[in-house]
Amino acid sequence: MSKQYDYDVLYLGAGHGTFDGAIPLASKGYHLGVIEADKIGGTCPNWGCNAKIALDAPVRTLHEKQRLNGILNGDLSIDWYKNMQHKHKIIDGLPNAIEGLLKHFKIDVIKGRGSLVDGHTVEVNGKTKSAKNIVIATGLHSNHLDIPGSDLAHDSKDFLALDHMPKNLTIIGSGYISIEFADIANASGANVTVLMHHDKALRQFYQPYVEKTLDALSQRGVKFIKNATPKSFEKDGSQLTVKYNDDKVKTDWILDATGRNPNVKNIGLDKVGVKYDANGIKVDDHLRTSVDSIYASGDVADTDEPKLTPTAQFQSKYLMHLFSGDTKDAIDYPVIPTVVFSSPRLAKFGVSVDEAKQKGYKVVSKNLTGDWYRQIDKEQPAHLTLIFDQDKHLVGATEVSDKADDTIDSLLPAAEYKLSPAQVERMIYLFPSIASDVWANL
Ligand SMILES: Cc1cc2nc3c(=O)[nH]c(=O)nc-3n(C[C@H](O)[C@H](O)[C@H](O)COP(=O)(O)OP(=O)(O)OC[C@H]3O[C@@H](n4cnc5c(N)ncnc54)[C@H](O)[C@@H]3O)c2cc1C
Ligand SMILES: NC(=O)c1ccc[n+]([C@@H]2O[C@H](COP(=O)([O-])OP(=O)(O)OC[C@H]3O[C@@H](n4cnc5c(N)ncnc54)[C@H](O)[C@@H]3O)[C@@H](O)[C@H]2O)c1
Repeated sequence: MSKQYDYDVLYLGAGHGTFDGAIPLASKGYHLGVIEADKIGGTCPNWGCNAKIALDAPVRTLHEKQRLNGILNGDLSIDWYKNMQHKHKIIDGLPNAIEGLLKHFKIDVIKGRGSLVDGHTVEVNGKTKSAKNIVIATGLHSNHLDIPGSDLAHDSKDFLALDHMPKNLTIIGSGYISIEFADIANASGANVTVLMHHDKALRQFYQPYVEKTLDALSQRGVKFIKNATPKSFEKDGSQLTVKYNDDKVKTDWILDATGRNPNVKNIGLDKVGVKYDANGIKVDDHLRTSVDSIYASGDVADTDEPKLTPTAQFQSKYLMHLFSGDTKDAIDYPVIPTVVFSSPRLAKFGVSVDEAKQKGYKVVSKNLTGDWYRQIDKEQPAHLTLIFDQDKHLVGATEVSDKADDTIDSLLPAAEYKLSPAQVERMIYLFPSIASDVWANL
């Protein structure tokens, strides 16, 4: 370790942008500190991916039961309170587990809000800590609409801690959080209204497939109102009103799901000259900020990659390799998939259908509902689009179906390693299985 500083590397934030790389870096003998203002583990385990997918498990089962109605008999319903208790049981221990792991590798865990003092120094709890390099991995926070009554609205953290599902729930926005939570709330018995800012939802996904997900949600009772600009939230007793355009909707609970903004305020960026804007902290292709000794990782870094856990993990591991001298190369991202955990799920990676058309790539679209394997549990809808370059390599895929997360995941090696048709043919999968089913399309 450098004698000049307290640490080799000091991390601000203890989410995936930090710990996936910090742990292997510490195991190589580097002396590290991690400063966390809230729960160790950050958004994903506590208020994001893990918490959400725990609540989604019975939703998935309920939808499967609905598809198999008549074969499977009896009524199923979700007990929200028990579902939430179950979530607490499996999620609440994660911060301690991750902290235990950090400490096991002799990483100093400092609880408090850190702020940069200079290129090598952070102030936390009135003390200063120094490091050869600093990594800012402070993540994002929920956007709060700047309209009258905005305090009456809740964010995704509140939803993921709801003890009782409200009877009527109104969601503002139609991105990832809106569509996933609309699905969970609807399956759990709420009347859900989604106010879409435009006439399209999930605009980064293939729109014909997004429409299929929205159709499924509409058929189950979710109400979508297009081109709705929220004007105010008002309260009369326990009744809330969302005013939008020249109309209004009465509701019991409002979820503001209008996006997430980088945590760049009050961490000393201006003081030390780290450049940032509304998209996050500016970094070069080595994740280095405008100050040489300071790097940024995870959601707070302004990169072209999707702001997801796998991106944060990859970046923090890249920094581990950079700091330990394993590499001097620029970060080279693999194919990063993404999924909306609705029912049906929407998943994709790589080249989009629009890009494929511009590049003259081959686009193959399939209605999978006729596949015998999809008929087993009456999957409806189930559509897959595959994109191949001129050399017949798979370069993009998108699917809408209840199994889309698994199918898209299983296709990743074909795209990442540019498998040739002959190599694809050598791949053997368990039969019958969803991987075997989807690879038969290559
Ligand atoms: C509701 C929801 C669902 C999601 N679902 C998925 C999903 O299914 N799949 C997926 O891939 N991604 C999902 N995401 C995104 C995923 O959670 C993030 O991409 C991931 O958590 C980013 O990790 P990070 O370390 O960059 O930031 P974070 O996990 O947000 O960690 C940042 C940490 O920094 C701390 N911090 C901030 N300021 C300071 C300071 N000054 N001093 C000390 N600490 C500070 C914060 O308290 C926080 O703990 C979801 C996000 C949300 C909100
Ligand atoms: N499955 C996953 O991987 C997953 C799930 C949830 C969240 N996330 C992450 O969290 C991020 C945030 O999710 P999100 O759903 O909040 O954001 P988002 O960017 O996906 O969607 C924001 C929505 O709010 C709308 N909106 C923006 N400004 C508005 C305004 N003034 N009035 C009304 N509507 C407005 C947008 O049109 C959009 O529909 C995602 O981008 C993603 O990185 C990922």
